[in-house]
Amino acid sequence: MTSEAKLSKDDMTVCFILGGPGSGKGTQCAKLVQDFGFVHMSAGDLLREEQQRPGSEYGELIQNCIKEGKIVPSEVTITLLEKKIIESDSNRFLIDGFPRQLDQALAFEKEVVESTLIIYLECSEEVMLKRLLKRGETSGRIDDNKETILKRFKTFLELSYPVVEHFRKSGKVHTVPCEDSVEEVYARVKPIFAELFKQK
Ligand SMILES: Nc1ncnc2c1ncn2[C@@H]1O[C@H](COP(=O)(O)OP(=O)(O)OP(=O)(O)O)[C@@H](O)[C@H]1O
Ligand SMILES: O=c1ccn([C@@H]2O[C@H](COP(=O)(O)O)[C@@H](O)[C@H]2O)c(=O)[nH]1
Ligand SMILES: [Mg+2]
Repeated sequence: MTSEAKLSKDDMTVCFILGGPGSGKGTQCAKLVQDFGFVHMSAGDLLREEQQRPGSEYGELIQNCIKEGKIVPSEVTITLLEKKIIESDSNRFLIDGFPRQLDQALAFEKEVVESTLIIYLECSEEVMLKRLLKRGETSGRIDDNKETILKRFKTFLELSYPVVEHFRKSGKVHTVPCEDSVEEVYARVKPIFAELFKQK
């Protein structure tokens, strides 16, 4: 899976929205899209789409990784993200739930584009578990069950949180406590964007 088109990195803005499973990444991104006109890409959603695409050579691999709370090999996810960016007319992207692992962060920033801003949604496992179990009542996601959720927490702590730590050195990370209501969390997130980007 390789992408032949070339990306122009001029004027391109990429923000990473990071946080544990169920911290509210997708929810906050939806609000940012409304206010700031970014294109939102959830790496997890792109992988689920690819998994369901008839004829995908990665379908089974992706399904197994998601079910086990493991990380899909970087080249698969980066190719999907890059393709979406190339296909889009926009030059402002919110990438949610990626990079998940240090090698992904380094590869994406080298091969695709450097991030401008990183939001880290900070949440306890207790709150995330509650939210995900509730979401699992209707989401149909194969990973919204207690057994997989606990595996996802372990992967997050061991592999994904170090990405946040890595980016902290760059000064681009804004840590946002996110155990309050959606609106209260957004009241913390919005000013960070408002300072850097014009509203729609
Ligand atoms: N601040 C909040 N307070 C209460 N519930 C919330 C809050 N933010 C999100 N939720 C709910 O918690 C669940 C998880 O939120 P969301 O899907 O946005 O998280 P996520 O970080 O994208 O999760 P995942 O990593 O599993 O994709 C959803 O059902 C959402 O409605
Ligand atoms: O960059 C990524 C993003 C996601 N995954 C896999 O997908 C699931 C679900 O991701 P969500 O962000 O919670 O929707 C995740 O547990 C991983 O298995 C990935 O491998 N790489
Ligand atoms: Mg999500």
